[in-house]
Amino acid sequence: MDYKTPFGVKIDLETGVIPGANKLVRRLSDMRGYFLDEKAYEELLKEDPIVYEVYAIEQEEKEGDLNFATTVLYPGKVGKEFFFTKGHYHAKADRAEIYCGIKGRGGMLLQTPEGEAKWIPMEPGTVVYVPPYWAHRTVNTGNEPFIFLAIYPADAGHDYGSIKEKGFSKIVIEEDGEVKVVDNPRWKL
Ligand SMILES: O=P(O)(O)OC[C@H]1O[C@](O)(CO)[C@@H](O)[C@@H]1O
Ligand SMILES: [Fe+2]
Repeated sequence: MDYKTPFGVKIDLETGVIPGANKLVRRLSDMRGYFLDEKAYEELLKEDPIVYEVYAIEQEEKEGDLNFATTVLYPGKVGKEFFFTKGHYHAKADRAEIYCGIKGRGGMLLQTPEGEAKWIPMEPGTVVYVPPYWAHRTVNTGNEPFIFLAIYPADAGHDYGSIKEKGFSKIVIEEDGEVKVVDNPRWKL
């Protein structure tokens, strides 16, 4: 038997950095069409801020193995809508995932293919179970970076398509100084 070598890494709990991980940067320009307020999007695009960074330790796409990644989701808004990750179903749709809040505040929007949505607030120490078949997107509702760890099957993959096209049935906005999870006016099944 050809065994893989076990290892440990230390996540920097202040910055979310995982030493030796692959770093992925997503700027606002990588997220055209994702936010509701197109005028506010074009305006903020002049600065093209980083929306989030991912530090991933990934294995070969094989059944039984696990990947893990931290995400640093920066604070900000496009119009009323808080910064979020793109969000996805898993390419192998029946694969589940675990998230754990490390720093900052926010939450996760989850959704079934039929459009049933759920919002789960997250803070440091919150563990979120993403069941098979649920799309998932994290949202920073605070004013500091929202940092969390995700652990997911190595063969889960990402299916961004339908979320990119249609978004989630709910959006997370700031209104009258409050965080509100409201119906997405552009949502259609
Ligand atoms: O892949 P998205 O939707 O851009 O969100 C990034 C986060 O989700 C993951 O893809 C895991 O679900 C991680 O790599 C990262 O934590
Ligand atoms: Fe995922």
